[in-house]
Amino acid sequence: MTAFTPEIQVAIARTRDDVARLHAELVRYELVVWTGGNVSGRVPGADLFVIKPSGVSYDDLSPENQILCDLDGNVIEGTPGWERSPSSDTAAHAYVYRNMPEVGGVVHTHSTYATAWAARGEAIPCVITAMADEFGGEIPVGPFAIIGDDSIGHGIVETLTGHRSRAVLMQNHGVFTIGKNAKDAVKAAVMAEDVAKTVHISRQLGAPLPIPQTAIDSLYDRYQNVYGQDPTGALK
Ligand SMILES: O=C(CO)[C@@H](O)[C@H](O)COP(=O)(O)O
Repeated sequence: MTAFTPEIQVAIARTRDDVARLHAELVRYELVVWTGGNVSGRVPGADLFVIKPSGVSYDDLSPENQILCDLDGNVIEGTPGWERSPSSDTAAHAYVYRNMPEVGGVVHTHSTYATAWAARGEAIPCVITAMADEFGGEIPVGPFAIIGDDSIGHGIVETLTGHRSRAVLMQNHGVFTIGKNAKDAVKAAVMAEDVAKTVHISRQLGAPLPIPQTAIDSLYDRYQNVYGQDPTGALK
C-alpha cells in the first residue's frame, strides 16, 4: 500500500469528505437522476484526485467509499474504496487535472436544459447578466466523444483552454464543469443549468437581446473580483 505523509493523509481525508458531500448538492439542485453525474476533487499538494465509485446511488456515498486515483486515472490500490470500479469518467477527469493545473475540481451532469443545448450542439449565448458574471461569455460546445477513455477529457481541455467559461456542453452528452476546487466546479454546474433554462425560455418568447462585449467584460470582472465577501478572482 502506498505510504503518504501525514499532511497528504489529511488532505486526502478532507478531499474525500468534500467529494462525498458535494454529490448531495447535485441531487439538491436537481442536476442528476439515478446515478448520472459525478464530482471529483484534486488532493492539494499531491498528484492525486478523489472521485466517486461508478453507478453507486448518491444516498450510499460516503468519504470512505470515494476512490483515490493518480493523475493517470489509476486507482491507488489498498486505499479505502479501491475495490470498486471508479466513475466511468475517471479518465476524462484525470486528463483535465493533468493538463489544467489550475483546476482543483471537475463535475459532470446530464442536467436537463444544459444537456438539451448539448444535444443540439449549440453554445448558450451570453444574453443575461448572470452568464456574464459567472462565465464571462457564452458556454461553448465541445466535440462528441466516446465515454470511458480520455476522449472527453481531450474535448474539455481543447474547448476550455483560454476560454473564460468553466462549463462546456459536450455534444450529445451533457455538461462538464471545472473549478478551483470541487465546490467551485459544483457551483458552475448549478449556474450552467440555471442559465441554460433561462436562455431557453427567453428563446421561446422571442429573440434574446445581446449584451455588449464591454458590458460582459465589466460584469465578469466585478463578479470575479469584487462580488461577495471574499472574491478570489477568475480561475485563470
Ligand atoms: O454519462 C455517463 C454515462 O453515460 C456517466 O457520466 C454516468 O452518467 C455517470 O457515471 P458514473 O460516474 O456513475 O460511472
